[in-house]
Amino acid sequence: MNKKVEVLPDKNALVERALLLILSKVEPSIQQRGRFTIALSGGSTPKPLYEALSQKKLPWDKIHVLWGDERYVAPDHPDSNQLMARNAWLDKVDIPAENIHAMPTDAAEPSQAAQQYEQHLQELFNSSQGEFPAIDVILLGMGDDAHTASLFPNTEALKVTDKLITVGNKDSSVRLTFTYPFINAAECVIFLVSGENKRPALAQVFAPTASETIYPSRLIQPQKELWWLLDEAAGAEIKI
Ligand SMILES: O=C1O[C@H](COP(=O)(O)O)[C@@H](O)[C@H](O)[C@H]1O
Repeated sequence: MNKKVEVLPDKNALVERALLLILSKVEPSIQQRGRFTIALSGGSTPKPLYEALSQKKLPWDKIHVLWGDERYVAPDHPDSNQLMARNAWLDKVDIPAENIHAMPTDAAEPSQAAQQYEQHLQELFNSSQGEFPAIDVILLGMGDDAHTASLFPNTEALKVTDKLITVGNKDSSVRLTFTYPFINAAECVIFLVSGENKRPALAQVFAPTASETIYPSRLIQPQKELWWLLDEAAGAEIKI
């Protein structure tokens, strides 16, 4: 694994760095595989990044957008990760509707929706059950409890290693999430972490040893490229 950690002066610099990094992956991916696939994170941190992407002239017909996790709510619910990305970015560019691969949230049971999205991804990547296709870029955030995507501490989702998608739980609210082996199969994983409240969790995630069950972001060990982009508020105590 090629792991790089950068501490940027502030959130604007963090967003600018993430933008450059993503843009640097678009053309090579299209040249090698005919398209660029990117999985989005939710939460508050990536919104300005999505706004910045909405201003770029990109080959939108060759860009496919997925989500690494989603709250199990309707697509127009204020908590929807899809809604945030559509408002900030996707509704402002000329991306074909069929290139937007939102997680379904309308099945009677969330586990059915997880299975539907898994099948959809198998078709998209022409992969079979048990294979972990490589998304070009997976964006991740990290909560102050060290969760990433919707892989929360001490939850069953952390034990799922034979699927791409599973159900994640945050207290009583239900979500869908990529599993950690699927994330680890990506060509490139980029964490964006901002804010002083993330320092204690980051210290545990970067510690030589700590529990992966309590600090799920430790499970993210991609085979290829891993970037931790931190702003100074989050990363001030991290030794690079
Ligand atoms: O709940 C979520 O939170 C994490 C971190 O969000 P942030 O607001 O601290 O940036 C995010 O990565 C995840 O996608 C989201 O569902």
